[in-house]
Amino acid sequence: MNDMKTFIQKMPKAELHLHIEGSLEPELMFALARRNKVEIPFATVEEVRDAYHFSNLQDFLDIYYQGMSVLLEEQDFYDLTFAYLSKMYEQNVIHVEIFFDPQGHTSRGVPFATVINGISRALDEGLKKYGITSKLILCFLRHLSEESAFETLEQALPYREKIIAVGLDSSEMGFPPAKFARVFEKAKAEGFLAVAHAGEEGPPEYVYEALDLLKIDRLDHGNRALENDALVKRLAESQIALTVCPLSNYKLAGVKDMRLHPIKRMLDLGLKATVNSDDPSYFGGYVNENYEVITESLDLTRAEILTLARNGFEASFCSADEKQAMIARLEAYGI
Ligand SMILES: Nc1ncnc2[nH]cnc12
Ligand SMILES: [Zn+2]
Repeated sequence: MNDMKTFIQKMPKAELHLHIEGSLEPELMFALARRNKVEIPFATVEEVRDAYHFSNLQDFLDIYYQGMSVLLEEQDFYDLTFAYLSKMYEQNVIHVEIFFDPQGHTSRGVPFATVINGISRALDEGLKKYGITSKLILCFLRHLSEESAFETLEQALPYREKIIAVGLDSSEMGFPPAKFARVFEKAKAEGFLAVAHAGEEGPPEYVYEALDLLKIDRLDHGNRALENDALVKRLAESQIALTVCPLSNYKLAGVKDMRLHPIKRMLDLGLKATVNSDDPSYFGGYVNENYEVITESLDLTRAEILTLARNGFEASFCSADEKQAMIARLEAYGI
C-alpha cells in the first residue's frame, strides 16, 4: 500500500465536490472564535473533534451550520479558503471547483459581498502562489424556501463572472429538487451551469428530478442511482459525471463498510465517477485520503486510480483546452 500511497500523493488531481465551509478545521474555528469574540460550545480542539460523530446527514449539518458561525469578516473567508488551497497544494491537487453556502451566512447578517470577496481573493492568491486553478459554485440550501433561493440568485448576479454554476445542498430527504425547478431555470437562463446533490440519502426519483427539472450538468453524490437500472443506463450513456465522496459516505453512514463502497461498481458500470472530499475537516480526510481509503478497501489498480483522476479533469467546468492540458499532465505522470 505504501507505494500506492505515494502514487496517489504525487498524481495530479482535481477536486469537484468541496464545501468550503466544510474545510474549517477546529484550530481555525477556535482562532476565528477568539478573533471575532464568538462563543462556541467547545473548550478545546479535542472536544470539537470528539463531537464529529454522525449517524446521518442531518446530524452532521447541525454541527456544520453551528461551526460556520465563527465566519464573519471578509478576512475570515479568505483565511478559510487559503488554508484549504495550501492543503491542496501539498496534495498535488491542481484544479478545484468549490461550493459555498451564502444563505448560511446572509441568514446571520453577513453580507453576500463579504463572503464572495473573501473567497475569491483567496482563489486569486491560490492561482498566483500555487498555480491552482479554480471555479466557484453557489449552492442553494434546500431546506430553505424557493423565495430565499431566488433572493440569493439576485444577490449573485453582480458577481456572475466569479461564479460558474449553481448547486443544491443541505438536508435531502423531504426536499426534492422539484422545489427549485424555477430557480434553476432562471439561473440557467442567466448563463450559470447547474449541479445538485441527489441520491446521497434521497431516492433515485430525486436524481431523475435533478436531471429532468434542474437540467444539471453534473451530479453530486448519486450513490442511490445504483438502485435503478434504467437510471444507471441513462447516466452511463450521457456520461454525466458523479462527484463521489467516499469518506463522507462512510461518516454519514450511507456506506457501513468501506469494502462495500460503490465507486468501483460505478466504474464497472461505465459511470463517470470522480473522487472528492465533501467536508474534509468533518469527515477526516482530504482528496488523497479519499483516494487511499477506496484503493485499500476495494483493491483498486493503478489504471482505475488514473481513470478516476482523468474523470475529475474531464468532468470539470474548464474549457476543452484547459482540460486537455490537465489530462496531458496526468498522462505524463501515469506512463
Ligand atoms: N454532504 C452534504 N450533503 C448535503 N449538504 C451538504 N452541505 C455540506 N455538506 C453536505
Ligand atoms: Zn456535498
